[in-house]
Amino acid sequence: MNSILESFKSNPVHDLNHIIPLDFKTANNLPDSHKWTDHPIVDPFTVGSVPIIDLSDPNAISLIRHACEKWGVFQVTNHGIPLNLLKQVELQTLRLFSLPADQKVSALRSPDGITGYGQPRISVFFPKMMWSEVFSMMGSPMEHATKLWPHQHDHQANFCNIMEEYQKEMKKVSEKMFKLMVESLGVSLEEVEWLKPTMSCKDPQTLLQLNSYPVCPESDTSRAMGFAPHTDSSFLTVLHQSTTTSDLQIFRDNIGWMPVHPISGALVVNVGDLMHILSNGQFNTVLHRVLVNNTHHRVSAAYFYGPPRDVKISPSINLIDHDHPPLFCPVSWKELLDIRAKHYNKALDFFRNDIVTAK
Ligand SMILES: C=C1C[C@]23C[C@H]1CC[C@H]2[C@@]12CCC[C@@](C)(C(=O)O1)[C@H]2[C@@H]3C(=O)O
Ligand SMILES: O=C(O)CCC(=O)C(=O)O
Ligand SMILES: [Fe+2]
Repeated sequence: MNSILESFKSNPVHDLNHIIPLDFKTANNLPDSHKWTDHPIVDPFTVGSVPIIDLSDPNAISLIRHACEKWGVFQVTNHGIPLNLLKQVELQTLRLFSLPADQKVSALRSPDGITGYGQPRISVFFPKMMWSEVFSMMGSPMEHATKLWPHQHDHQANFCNIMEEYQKEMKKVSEKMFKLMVESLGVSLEEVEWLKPTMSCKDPQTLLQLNSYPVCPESDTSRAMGFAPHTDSSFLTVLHQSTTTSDLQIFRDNIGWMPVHPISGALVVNVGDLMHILSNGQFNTVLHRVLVNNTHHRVSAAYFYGPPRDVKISPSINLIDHDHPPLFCPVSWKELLDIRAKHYNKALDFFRNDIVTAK
């Protein structure tokens, strides 16, 4: 069993209300259960924008380093993923989430499971529900596809083929981005044990999650939340967002929330908690959230890329000296997820060497 699944097994979601999404098709107003009260308003005057990096640029490595340090997020172009595949993924995602509610619920994620249809996992940490639904996959989604389209073998096969192809491509870009990030820190790839060919049995652990934000019936959309603020726990996350609206936002210290405007064909790369640890705090794990709108059904596909099972991540030895002591102790993805399941966005503090926290 992989360690992400293991962590989910030991931290089940007890309340089905936090798994089954609202039937968005029949909702003609924003129910109280989905009305957020303390929802900070966006400052429309923030300046600057998320860096856009052309991977064929000879300076790509130093641009990546700067983006990871200052932003914790960037958009990449010339990443090698065929545009047509991105379009197909988007179409299949829209098709899936446009199914009747009961059909989607037949592929529901189990309380201690990781794959299938449901609300975002972080739902349990908030008193209000999010205006979104997700579908998660690890490898072939066939088991769920047969439930989603019980009588349409063509749909099952199409969906699975496209999602499997996408996971293969995402694995390649993620690995490329991971290597570029590590190199940009001045860390030799030799140092990353599990990347060595002799360790090829040690595969990175990954998850593909399709996200859907249906059109919100309330005109004051600031009362709803698409995806509540969080950081990703992975090394990095590669995100494809539909170009309809700019609802994804990142938080910047001393500035506030800023939009990540979609660029056709570009992919968004988020730095996650484990990369923050590996870089000894040099790279910023980016806090992000998603708002909703009342004109377009927005979809996205997030690919979480993390270390193999049982591999402990610690600040790279190359980044540590007398003046730069290790900020974190070694931690596996499972250990981080276990603490996140209880302490959410405070989890990183539990692994900091300079903060003593009661565990
Ligand atoms: C591979 C991953 C990454 C997970 C945990 C596990 C499976 C589900 C992923 C997400 C997806 C949505 C945001 C997040 C914050 C969430 O709650 O579930 C992610 C989380 C994390 O980054 O920790
Ligand atoms: O939909 C998006 O743009 C972001 C989703 C997200 O943050 C996630 O899946 O972790
Ligand atoms: Fe995220």
